Amino acid sequence: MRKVVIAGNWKMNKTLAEASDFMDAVIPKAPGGNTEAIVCAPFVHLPALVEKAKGSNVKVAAQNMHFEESGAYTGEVSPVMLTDIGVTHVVIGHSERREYFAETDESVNQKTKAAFAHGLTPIVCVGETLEQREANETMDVVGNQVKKALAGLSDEQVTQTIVAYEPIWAIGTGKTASSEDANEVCAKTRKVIAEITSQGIADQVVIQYGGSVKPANIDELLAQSDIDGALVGGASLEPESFVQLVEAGTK
Ligand SMILES: O=C[C@H](O)COP(=O)(O)O
Repeated sequence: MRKVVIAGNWKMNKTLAEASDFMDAVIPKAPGGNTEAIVCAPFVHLPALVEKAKGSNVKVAAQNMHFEESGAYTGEVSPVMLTDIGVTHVVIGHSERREYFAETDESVNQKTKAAFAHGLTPIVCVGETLEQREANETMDVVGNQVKKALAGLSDEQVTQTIVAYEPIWAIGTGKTASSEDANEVCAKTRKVIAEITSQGIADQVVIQYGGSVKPANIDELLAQSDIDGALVGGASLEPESFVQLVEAGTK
């Protein structure tokens, strides 16, 4: 049975005090078991959050990383630095990185491989624009992103990869994809993974949905056959809301 992974992506939000207060409120209520709670925070907060999360059911993720171990890459953070401070997961290829910071399918693949090389679990983001959806290109786009992101990984690494389907037109807009539409893309994404590995491997992959997920709609999304969790932005910023999202994964 696949675990349920609820990840809160804070994006560029919170002071250190707010981040610490968030963890103090969430950690006592994180259920554990088959539901995994992940906080994806800005780099500056990661050491403090990792310290707070020690011994708890909450994992800490970075929101990006470089694929090189070190070098002349001003402003970047390497996988070595993340594992050195105890980070366990890393979001790769978020649509905002693709849009604003020239992230490509090729760099997503390099970063995904580098994550595994350093013992980090990647949360690989894929998703289409509204124009691509309206042109019926969703699965061409998402399928291509998935294939390129996972290229060169071992079967074991594929099973460990978390894929986050985030239709770009649903991010931060309040327009959540219908659970049926979201599940259709997640199911077809699993089919693509089966084509490049095997059905047995694909059936183990955690596929999240992201895009205006909130406590009011997460139950319906998690009830779908091929949605194994959520990557949540706005609704993950408040502790009470994030706890409700994680608790939905235990139902
Ligand atoms: O990483 C999270 C996604 O971008 C979704 O953000 P949102 O929940 O604010 O729509």
